[in-house]
Amino acid sequence: MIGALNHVGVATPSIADSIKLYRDVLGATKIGEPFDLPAQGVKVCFIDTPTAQIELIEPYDETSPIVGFLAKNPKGGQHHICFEVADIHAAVAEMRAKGVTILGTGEPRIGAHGAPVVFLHPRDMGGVLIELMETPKGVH
Ligand SMILES: CC[C@H](C(=O)O)C(=O)SCCNC(=O)CCNC(=O)[C@H](O)C(C)(C)COP(=O)(O)OP(=O)(O)OC[C@H]1O[C@@H](n2cnc3c(N)ncnc32)[C@H](O)[C@@H]1OP(=O)(O)O
Ligand SMILES: [Co+2]
Repeated sequence: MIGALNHVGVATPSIADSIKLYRDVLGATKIGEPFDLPAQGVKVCFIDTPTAQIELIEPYDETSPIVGFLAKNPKGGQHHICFEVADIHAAVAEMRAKGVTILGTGEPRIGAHGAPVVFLHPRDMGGVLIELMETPKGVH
């Protein structure tokens, strides 16, 4: 079911500071413009690598779903990993049939790439927050 690793989500208290780290220390060259995603409670900035992206995420406001994570990890940290799937609804049905908890309402929502996503509960995923994202049409 899972396809390409699309991105690694990295929570940070400051996208601006994280951009300096990835650009000036790690030499990243393809750094997107940060943008707000209030519907998902985050500010986002994608950093491209040859095979996948780093998704820097900062709380949009105090109701952000990553506020709890940053309270436990004030300097930020690796937050989730996102795999692509061909059909998000089929993936949700398969996960539910296997007893995996889909977070939130359980229904796909539009994510930072403009494609539908769901999140699988870490307790069912070996302690890793997994995001599934439907491969945008016309890609690969
Ligand atoms: C969608 C836009 C964008 C995109 O790519 O398109 C993004 O990826 S935005 C990413 C931010 N959005 C989300 O993460 C949505 C899904 N996340 C959630 O619903 C919450 O963050 C949740 C439920 C995973 C955790 O919420 P919270 O931290 O408030 O609750 P707890 O502290 O009670 O945590 C419960 C339990 O889960 C463990 N946990 C929390 N976060 C993580 C994590 N990132 N990785 C692994 N485990 C995590 C936490 O330690 C608790 O474990 P327990 O054993 O019960 O103590
Ligand atoms: Co993500």
